[in-house]
Amino acid sequence: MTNRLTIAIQKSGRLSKESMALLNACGVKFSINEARLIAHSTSHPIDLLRVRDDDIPGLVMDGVVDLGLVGENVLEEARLERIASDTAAVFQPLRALEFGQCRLSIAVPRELSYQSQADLDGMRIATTYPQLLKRYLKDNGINARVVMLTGSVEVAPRAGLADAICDLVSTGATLEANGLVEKEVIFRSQAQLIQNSETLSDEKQATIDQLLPRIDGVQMAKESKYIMLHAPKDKLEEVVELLPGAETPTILPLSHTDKQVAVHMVSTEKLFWETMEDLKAKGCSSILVLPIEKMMG
Ligand SMILES: Nc1ncnc2c1ncn2[C@@H]1O[C@H](COP(=O)(O)OP(=O)(O)OP(=O)(O)O)[C@@H](O)[C@H]1O
Ligand SMILES: O=P(O)(O)OC[C@H]1O[C@H](OP(=O)(O)OP(=O)(O)O)[C@H](O)[C@@H]1O
Ligand SMILES: [Mg+2]
Repeated sequence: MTNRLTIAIQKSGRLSKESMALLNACGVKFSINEARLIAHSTSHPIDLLRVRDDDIPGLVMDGVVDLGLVGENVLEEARLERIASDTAAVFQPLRALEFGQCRLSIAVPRELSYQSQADLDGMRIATTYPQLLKRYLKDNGINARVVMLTGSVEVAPRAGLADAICDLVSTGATLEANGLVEKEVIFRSQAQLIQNSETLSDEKQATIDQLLPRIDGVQMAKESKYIMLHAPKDKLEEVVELLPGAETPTILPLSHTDKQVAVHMVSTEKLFWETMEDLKAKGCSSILVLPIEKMMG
């Protein structure tokens, strides 16, 4: 058995670019041949398996790969599907990742009058996520028919295949373009890193132990900014208070004046233009907000 860690990621789709970008940012390098299913890392004992996202939960749960990077919607659907068919459905969630954010929602044609959930009673609802939809219907005591479609769910009402749909929504542009209106959000999702539930070899575990803090570092850095500014000495406390999620600032003297000091700090939250304007109003100048590439505690 090889001691190279295997990770399944989506070959081509909404999660592919960011999955690769995350691994790259962690220093894991690959040379991808688009035609190949497997890609070997040139920097780490890691092999990538590039597959359809629907296959990722099963590959991890069955131990075909060690880790998988997949949307929680696909993961939960697969877990419920396996439970329904008495198949083992265990895995270890490792990290929620900050991409692939979307929601699974029920939408109805614009012209349909819809007051409440109860209006779904008796409807045919088209979806690619029958398990998640059935769970929602059961939990809410709704008696509707689930129509399973593997793609183009948004055209089902127009095609006369269903009265409503249950599909992924992000900006809402797809619904809008198809004359549909979002009515009920039934599941919120983002990408997740998951691991097979069996204990791994020491070598593979060591690779994961190196990878996880790097993922945390990349995710933390994404949110964080390095802020530099000149602040009036007598307003220092108020200035620091304005900065969101700021850790202890570094205060440095300025050579040309003793009325102002330089303030350097890492802010772990987004800094809005409004805050910059408030800082300026307090007498701050030379305000710089810089992105941070990597972080380690
Ligand atoms: N509009 C969106 N915005 C953000 N994330 C999304 C969006 N649509 C889907 N996702 C997330 O990305 C995952 C993959 O979406 P994609 O549309 O690429 O899937 P697919 O067509 O099923 O791909 P595959 O060919 O791999 O089966 C979804 O399961 C979901 O977690
Ligand atoms: O609310 P929106 O921002 O419009 O996003 C929602 C759409 O995005 C996804 O499809 P995708 O574009 O990935 O294409 P596919 O499902 O047809 O592959 C999803 O299946 C929806 O159709
Ligand atoms: Mg898919």
